[in-house]
Amino acid sequence: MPNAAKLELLPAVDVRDGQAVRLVHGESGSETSYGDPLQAALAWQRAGAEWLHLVDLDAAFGTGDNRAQIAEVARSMDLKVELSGGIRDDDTLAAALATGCRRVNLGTAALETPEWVAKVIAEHGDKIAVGLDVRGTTLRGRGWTRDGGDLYETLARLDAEGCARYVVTDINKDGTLQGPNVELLRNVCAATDRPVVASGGVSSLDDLRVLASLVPEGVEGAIVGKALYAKAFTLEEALAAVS
Ligand SMILES: O=C(O)c1ccccc1NCC(=O)[C@H](O)[C@H](O)COP(=O)(O)O
Repeated sequence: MPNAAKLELLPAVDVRDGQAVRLVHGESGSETSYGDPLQAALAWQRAGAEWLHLVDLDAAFGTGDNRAQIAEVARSMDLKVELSGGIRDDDTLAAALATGCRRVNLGTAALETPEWVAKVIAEHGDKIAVGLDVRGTTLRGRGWTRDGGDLYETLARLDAEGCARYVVTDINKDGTLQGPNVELLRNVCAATDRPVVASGGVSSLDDLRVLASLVPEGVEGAIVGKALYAKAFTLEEALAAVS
């Protein structure tokens, strides 16, 4: 019998002003710094990660970018990279894809330039994921600072346009170590037949086991940031917990 699909884990490296950081609720100014992003990414790779979730926070917030450094990290990895932050037009998409990343995550663009997003979904297929970053059921764009419409209306539109996958973040949970929003994830999975990557709030191996139990409902993966940097558990332990 084939093995049941296991939850994919994506350790996060969020880059602000050249440093690997974690924010609380994604708020600019709430950074805790964890040093060199390349060293952080290499540490997750050595620990057995198959994926890396790599975010340019300055590009997301519109406070500059870390494009050269992000490209260096992505190119140095043997694992699969999901790239996020400030990818909003042909130029930023081309630069992101040129790093050799496996897929990119579009956020603000899906809210503000839906025609462009429909076009690039048609062109690039599953290299494009859309980040659905929400407070309640209201989407947030521009580094999570501006309201961007209703979650389920946007999801229905993106489904119709052929979006391959969603990265779903409850901003109220992000960076807080309070556990993922399981109800939100189940509701999104019920509303779409596309895979969902859960993001924000993972605090323990039990949280990961709960997310792994949602694989049959459509949760494909889990992004883990703060818990790894705060050493709540090791990546090796996390990978063993969901294997
Ligand atoms: O991904 C983005 O574009 C982004 C934009 C603005 C603020 C934060 C953003 N991403 C944060 C992440 O992807 C986190 O790494 C991830 O949600 C992990 O959260 P946690 O495990 O709670 O630290």
